[in-house]
Amino acid sequence: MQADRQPVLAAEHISVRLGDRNILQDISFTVSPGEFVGIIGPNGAGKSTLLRSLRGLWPVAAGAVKVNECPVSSLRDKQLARLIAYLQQDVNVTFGFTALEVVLAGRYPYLQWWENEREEDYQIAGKYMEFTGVRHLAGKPVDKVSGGERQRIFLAKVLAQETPLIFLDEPTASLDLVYQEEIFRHCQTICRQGKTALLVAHDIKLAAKFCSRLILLAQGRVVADGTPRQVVTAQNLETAYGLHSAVFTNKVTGHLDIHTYVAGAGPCSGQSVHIIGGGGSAGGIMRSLYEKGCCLSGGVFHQGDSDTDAAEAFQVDYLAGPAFGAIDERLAALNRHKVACADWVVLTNLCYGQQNIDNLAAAFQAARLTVIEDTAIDGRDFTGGRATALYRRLIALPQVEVMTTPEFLLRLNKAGTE
Ligand SMILES: Nc1ncnc2c1ncn2[C@@H]1O[C@H](COP(=O)(O)OP(=O)(O)OP(=O)(O)O)[C@@H](O)[C@H]1O
Repeated sequence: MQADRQPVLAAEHISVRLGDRNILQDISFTVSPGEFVGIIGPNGAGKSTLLRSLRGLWPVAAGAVKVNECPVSSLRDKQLARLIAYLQQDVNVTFGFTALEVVLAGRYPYLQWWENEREEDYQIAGKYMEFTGVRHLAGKPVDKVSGGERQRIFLAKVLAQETPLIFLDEPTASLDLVYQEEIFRHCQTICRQGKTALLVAHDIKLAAKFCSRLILLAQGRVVADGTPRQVVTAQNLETAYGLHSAVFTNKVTGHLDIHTYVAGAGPCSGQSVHIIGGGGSAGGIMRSLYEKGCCLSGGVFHQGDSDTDAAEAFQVDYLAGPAFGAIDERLAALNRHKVACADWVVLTNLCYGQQNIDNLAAAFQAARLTVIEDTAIDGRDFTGGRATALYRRLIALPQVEVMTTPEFLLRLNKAGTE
């Protein structure tokens, strides 16, 4: 990602070796002030090693790390502690220390070893304890608070260090959803106020929701670096995690969502299937066929229909007519063409009105047709009997088989698509 402003942090072709292994290889990126960067990737990808190296705790075998253009290797410990606050993965909770004492420890870069904390340090500690909602715990020993409270105390400590850069290594591990979101939200807030945060996370959806940028690592290399939508793609997740997924925008939340599945084949590697559906009747069928690696087309759906959302999630090349509008001649011709070209056509358990009856007529073009019948046709016919008559003619054809959705899914799982 290109920095608009002078980068606060730069990794320049860094490589890290531990023992005889290359843990990080040729990693380069810059981070600008105000960015909230999520570092994601599978176990062992090198995320923690990257943070440690950026903080100057692991020496780099090649390349350089710079903060405000100054090599980290040339900075003394206290200078670095005024630039980067770092919350490590497994913080050892020292028994007996109160929450306030832990947060005050964040002020050490500003004190000489003989100095006690000043009034100003108490005010700063109090301010960040207020911000992370733990001020009421000031006098409580940290080994006697909940996991979520402890993480917020340590976040306050990191903030009390008042550094331009903040590194957090899995700060949300073992927290419930409320606390996880809180930590992300606090980080988002401080970055909007001008700080820069790098946070290692395993929850990709949360990271995508809150971070302004994601860096995806796998096997010690950067697989992708950019906005959450650029980084969280089915292709990148497969490269990094070896995972089959569909990535889509959840229409209810507006956020990225990920559907994962186990599959023998990648998307679009199997036979071509055209799904005639609408009114939400095709979503589950599309998902199942997508997971089997079929190359999917669909239609004619109507705009605003949930089948169009499913089609987008599962990369279906679909036709959509206007909401509540009739299928016009152009769409009807396109639909018939797709039906005729597909290896296999599935007609879902949809309702028929005057506006979509052409979907039923188009099914006659199929060389091989599966008709899903979960409910009787007369209950789905809003054309005054026309659809029922057509449907009965259709299912009498030799190339047509009729089954329920559960039967269809069972068949698909047993036999694959061949
Ligand atoms: N001290 C060490 N000595 C040798 N190898 C190490 C050391 N620490 C980590 N490694 C190895 O380096 C690789 C990267 O580890 P790292 O902890 O950075 O991965 P990670 O992406 O943070 O993993 P996780 O998600 O499991 O926390 C792993 O293969 C790990 O076994």
